[in-house]
Amino acid sequence: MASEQQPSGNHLLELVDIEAGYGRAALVLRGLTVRVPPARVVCLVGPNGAGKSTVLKVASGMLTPRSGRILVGGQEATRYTPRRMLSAGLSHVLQGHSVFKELSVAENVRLGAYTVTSKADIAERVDFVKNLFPVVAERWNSLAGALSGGQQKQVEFARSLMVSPRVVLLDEPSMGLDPRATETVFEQIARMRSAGTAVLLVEQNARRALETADLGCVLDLGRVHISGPATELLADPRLGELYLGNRRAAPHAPTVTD
Ligand SMILES: Nc1ncnc2c1ncn2[C@@H]1O[C@H](COP(=O)(O)OP(=O)(O)OP(=O)(O)O)[C@@H](O)[C@H]1O
Repeated sequence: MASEQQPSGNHLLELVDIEAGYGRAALVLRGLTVRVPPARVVCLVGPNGAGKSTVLKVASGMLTPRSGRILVGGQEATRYTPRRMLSAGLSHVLQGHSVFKELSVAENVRLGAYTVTSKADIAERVDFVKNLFPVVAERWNSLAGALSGGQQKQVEFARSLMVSPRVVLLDEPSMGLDPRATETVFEQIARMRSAGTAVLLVEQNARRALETADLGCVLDLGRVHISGPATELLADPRLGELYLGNRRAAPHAPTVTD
């Protein structure tokens, strides 16, 4: 059986034994291994500063690891630039809002296709994302700045899918959204998976993210502390109190019969 630190070959994205940090500062990721299978949602949860966003930066080529390996579709991609990672099939939706508010929804979405040269391919992808995100189709000619935060997030998702990525990296997609918009965002993530796209998701909203995800990894101090099927993590008492807001019953909690 392949060890944890060996490339497995059955995954779209593999980050194996990664060490990474910023400049001369101390390491942020300290031997982290994360794997994303085809058409699955993998969710990274953990405390502030654990290194979740840094994992996505390494995966998209924004930050070169000091050691370890990155494989995309089983191919070596460790020192790829962001442009080459995009061409290899990894699309990164950054934290916060990144739509160009003074451009139309159509212009924002088409910007995602800047590496695609075939007009026929672009037209086919436009149909695909309009079908996947009804709001994008309905507001196609509106100024992006006139859309709500949740609607703008869907424009970002649509833009990220214009290159037909194999894996979409989503950094805190529900940040700053109200509960209803948050719910829509998680529904759209599930729809991306149904359409065949794998997702590596970083979320503060750990419970809702794990409810959507197939697999989860709990990061702590730059390593994967606990990992497994998302349903198992949701039931894991080690996560309950820390990340999921579960309360442990008081030892002598009064009952109705008391
Ligand atoms: N551009 C940067 N330059 C220097 N240090 C950074 C940079 N970005 C992040 N860090 C540091 O790396 C560590 C991990 O940050 P990261 O954003 O990956 O954590 P996170 O788990 O995503 O946290 P949060 O949940 O708060 O977003 C933190 O100590 C942070 O200060």
